Amino acid sequence: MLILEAKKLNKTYVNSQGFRQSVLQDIHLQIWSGEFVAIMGPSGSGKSTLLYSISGMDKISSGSVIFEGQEIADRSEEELAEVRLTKMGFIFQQMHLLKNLNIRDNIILSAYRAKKLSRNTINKRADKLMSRTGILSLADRDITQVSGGQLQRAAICRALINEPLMVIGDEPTGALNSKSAGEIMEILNEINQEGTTILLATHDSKVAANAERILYMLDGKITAQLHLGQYNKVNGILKNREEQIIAWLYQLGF
Ligand SMILES: Nc1ncnc2c1ncn2[C@@H]1O[C@H](COP(=O)(O)OP(=O)(O)OP(=O)(O)O)[C@@H](O)[C@H]1O
Repeated sequence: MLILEAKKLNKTYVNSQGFRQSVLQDIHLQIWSGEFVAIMGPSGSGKSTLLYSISGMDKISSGSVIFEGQEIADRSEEELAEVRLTKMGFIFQQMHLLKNLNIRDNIILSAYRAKKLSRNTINKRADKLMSRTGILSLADRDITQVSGGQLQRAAICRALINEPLMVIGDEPTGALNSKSAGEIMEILNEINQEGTTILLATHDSKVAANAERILYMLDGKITAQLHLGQYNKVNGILKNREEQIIAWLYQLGF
């Protein structure tokens, strides 16, 4: 089943001098429920804009984005906010954690806003996520008292607290060293195996090696894709997949 489909998606920015810059051009994208897809491509090719556009955070200039069978543009702002809160989990470059809340409260806030679970269930879920990502002992710390990597783990917990259907990430391991990045990717792999769809933009072929399909963006278009098949921790060797990606990117001139 398709969870997300973009058809003829275009996004144009107009700068202060009135110049138009076409950032996404006739994008066709299909993401199947349960898939793990990575988007790669040069800086400025439109990866982040695509993620913002398909989640309805950025208005598209033309075309269509369908999430769970319904056109994003047909939803009201409130409906869209509800979809983003309960069905999508975001791990973005600007993590937008709130400065006046501690780590735990940042993580549980969106679960309270969703009003679907009891306080007890939310706290248990948050504890489990923090424990899984290794930040449980930091739960009561202010967000100014932890490292960038720990903050990123908190952002990941926050993205997962409402058990979204789909996790959308923009360089989700960007602030982490390679060991921590590997641990986060293991968690994302686990939730993917539990059925959560994952779509990530990344420059890191180690991160992309976890995905079953990789899309290449260039100048606002998806110009190539690589099918790696699902990564199976037992049989799969991440290093081989990473080498396959590096060779593919090299062929593409990246
Ligand atoms: N709000 C904006 N107004 C005008 N132009 C923008 C805006 N946001 C992004 N752009 C432009 O759109 C293009 C695509 O940017 P985008 O951030 O999507 O690229 P990216 O592939 O995610 O890059 P990176 O890998 O560096 O994060 C760039 O040329 C950028 O300058």
